[in-house]
Amino acid sequence: MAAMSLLSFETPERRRSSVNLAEMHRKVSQIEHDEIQKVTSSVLEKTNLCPKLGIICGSGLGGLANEIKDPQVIPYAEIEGFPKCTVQGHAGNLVLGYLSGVPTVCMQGRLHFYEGHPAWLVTMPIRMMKLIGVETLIVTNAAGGLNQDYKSGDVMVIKDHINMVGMTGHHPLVGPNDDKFGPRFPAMTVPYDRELRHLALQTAEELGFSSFIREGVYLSLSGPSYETPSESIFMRSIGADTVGMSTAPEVVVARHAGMRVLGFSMVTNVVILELDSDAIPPTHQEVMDTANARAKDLQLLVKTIVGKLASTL
Ligand SMILES: O=P(O)(O)O[C@H]1O[C@H](CO)[C@@H](O)[C@H]1O
Ligand SMILES: Nc1nc2[nH]cnc2c(=O)[nH]1
Repeated sequence: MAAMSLLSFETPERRRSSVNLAEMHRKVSQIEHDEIQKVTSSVLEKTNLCPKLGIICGSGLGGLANEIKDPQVIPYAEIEGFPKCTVQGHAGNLVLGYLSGVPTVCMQGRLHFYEGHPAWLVTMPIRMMKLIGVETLIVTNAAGGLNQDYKSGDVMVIKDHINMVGMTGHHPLVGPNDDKFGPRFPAMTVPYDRELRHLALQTAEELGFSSFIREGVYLSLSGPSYETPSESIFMRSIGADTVGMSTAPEVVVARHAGMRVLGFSMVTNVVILELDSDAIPPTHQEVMDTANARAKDLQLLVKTIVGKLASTL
């Protein structure tokens, strides 16, 4: 009886639609593959550098790219298939050169889901980096401090993340798995490399940055609205210290491809947990101003860490 009723659901129309779904998946996966190849070829046509390190600059943190020696600046608009940056504080350049002697490719500006790109396209540059030889990735972001002990201008070494945008189904690895990059079911047990985190904290201490260095958990939302107080209370209660609209999807794709990852959250504003608060609400201008004010310290920290890693990369 149960089998009968199941069979009765299998109408020719349904069979056709499941074939169409498979066909659609195949096409989407082919588009992804073609786009990544196109972008990678377009970058390789413009440079002879073989980068070992990749960097992604967060909102207002693009100054890190200016630390790169012998820079070759390629605007995203000149890379075939590369989407434009539409967010203020994200210049939209790929900068290739040497950071502390290490051949590096730096994204001076990132792509965000809220700009209208699907999750796989937001993270496409990570796969391009992998294809051109990058094995270690440093990600930075501007974020709200959910942890009320945090102050604006604090820099948090990311020890873990909550990929909430992924948990709601907008996961960059959804769709047919590309085995060339990594497995169907990648583990995310240690997304942020333990040794690199230790090195970051130790280097921060040596530089005299202990008063504003933290270590904690970053939570990714889709944005673009900032969170309500109740959403913020919820996110804090599940263990998040900072919240933003990027990073976790990039890190998932990097880890899927076997890259080592180090991440920093710049706390640009303290998140309001109180309902009907008279506190000044967050703005993107505040985010950029705070990021700019602390950017030099983060640049020095990253440069020093990379210098220490140089012989191993
Ligand atoms: O994560 P990054 O790109 O640093 O930027 C953060 O700042 C912007 C909001 O002010 C959002 O894009 C948020 O994600
Ligand atoms: N979601 C979110 N993203 C941010 N980016 C910088 N600050 C914030 C914030 O408070 N919330």
